[in-house]
Amino acid sequence: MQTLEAIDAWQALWASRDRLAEQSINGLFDADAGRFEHFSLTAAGILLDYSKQPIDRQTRERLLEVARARDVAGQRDAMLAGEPINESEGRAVLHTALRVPDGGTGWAAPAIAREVASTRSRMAELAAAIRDGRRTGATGQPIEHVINIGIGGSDLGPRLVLEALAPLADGPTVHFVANVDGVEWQQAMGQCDPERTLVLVVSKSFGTVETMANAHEAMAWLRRSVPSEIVLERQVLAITANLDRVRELGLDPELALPMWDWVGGRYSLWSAVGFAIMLAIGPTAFDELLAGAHAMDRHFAEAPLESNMPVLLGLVSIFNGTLLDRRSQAVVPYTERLGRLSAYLQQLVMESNGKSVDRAGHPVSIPTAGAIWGQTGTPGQHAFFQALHQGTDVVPVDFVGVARPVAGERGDPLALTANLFAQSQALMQGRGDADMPAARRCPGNRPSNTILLKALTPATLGALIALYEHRTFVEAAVWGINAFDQFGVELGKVLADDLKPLIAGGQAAEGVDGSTAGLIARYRDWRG
Ligand SMILES: O=P(O)(O)OC[C@H]1O[C@](O)(CO)[C@@H](O)[C@@H]1O
Repeated sequence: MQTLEAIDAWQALWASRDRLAEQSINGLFDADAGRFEHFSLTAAGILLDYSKQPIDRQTRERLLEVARARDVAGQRDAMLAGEPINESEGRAVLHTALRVPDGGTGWAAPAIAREVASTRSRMAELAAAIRDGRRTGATGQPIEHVINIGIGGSDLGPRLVLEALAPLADGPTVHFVANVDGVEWQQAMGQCDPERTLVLVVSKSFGTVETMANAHEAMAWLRRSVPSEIVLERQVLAITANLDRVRELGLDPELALPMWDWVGGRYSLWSAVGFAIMLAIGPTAFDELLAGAHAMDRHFAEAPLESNMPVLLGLVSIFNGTLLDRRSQAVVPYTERLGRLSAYLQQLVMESNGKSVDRAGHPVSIPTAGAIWGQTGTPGQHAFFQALHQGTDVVPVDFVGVARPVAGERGDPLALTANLFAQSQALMQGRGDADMPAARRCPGNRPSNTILLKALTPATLGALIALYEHRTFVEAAVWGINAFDQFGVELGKVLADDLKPLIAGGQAAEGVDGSTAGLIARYRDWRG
């Protein structure tokens, strides 16, 4: 496969970087009356409008040529076929297999498909029994609360989905505990009757310090508050790929729900990691979530590159980030229901693609993932949008909107949508009458995508998340990096283990750098 730099189309794009940065987006609309049709597409209930990017047909063709030369389609097919594309860990990457409808074949080895199907039906049976009160807590009380203990991928996906689909929730109330500072745990404990609470300990590794500390707290709370010998058996459920550690924690591995090493944590909400979702909205709605993601998977697998939404979204992101050096991206959903989207995408994008060596271990020659951040609109408009409109950095924005309001929700959908469309328009058009004071002028020509969902349903939400997963994959495929390991997060964990006794102990913190030693001393002093 050609390196990026050796590809003619990339060289041509690189040589015209300055011109592309200056390319007038308004001018592109003037030159092409059908630009919206030519630079937008719909798949799985989602419209992507990328016409407000400084990309003309030639630039798009060059970007597609780069995708072809980097064999994005071949890399995608290798992932879907279960080849061990996570080479540094020798693992397949098969979150797409989790979303194949029951009975569907051809997307994963039969053994994997069987495991997925049997786990899904175990989850569905258990969730149904808990939801209708057949399966109770240890003292016979119905389960009314669920505490999901997990962090990173074992937290963000279920949280995002449950916040988004809260109007559909008709099962137990779900509380999330991720941090080890005790705040979320105290809040959850304060709202839950222990005899009516199920604790989910969700951790692929079952070794994550925060999760294990919170699990110990929860188990101690249940033991002291529920007068039953079988409280842990009935009210604590482990969800993990590491059954040995379940036993070490004092739980029965036979009762645990499995996940597998071929599912990355940040890609795992579709597995038993999403059990809290299923408990809250029911197995049928959970299946709809999977079906929406699968619809996007099929589109990604089958649509030609030039009309393939994740491919185009990935190429637009590379165009902005790698080519034009616009490395910070904002994502602004116009509904509070998607308020968790930017936090979710931070893990998905930055943990996957925040890499500086390629698959062969050589330093990359181009910038990979920058920062992705955001907040909901309209509140974000009254916070950081000033910088988007007039700041010195050009920040590409993904606007995410929903056409049909959620049934029963009040508010002013027209005002919301008018703001959504007006912001991308303002970023593009700018404002600059010659007699206007400079402080009031907006330079305009600032790029954005608009992603419009027909409605916020389990299916469109599943499709939206899958869209961003595959966009992340496309970028990694073009850059030649492995999106599925995350060794960078390990060093801090190791150092934290080393520092704990130094912070706790009375002895001088020797063998650490001056700053850390100073911080430890001041911390001890102030802590008293
Ligand atoms: O599910 P686990 O093993 O507890 O890991 C939690 C999270 O920790 C990380 O390893 C690093 O932050 C993530 O990749 C993962 O989602």
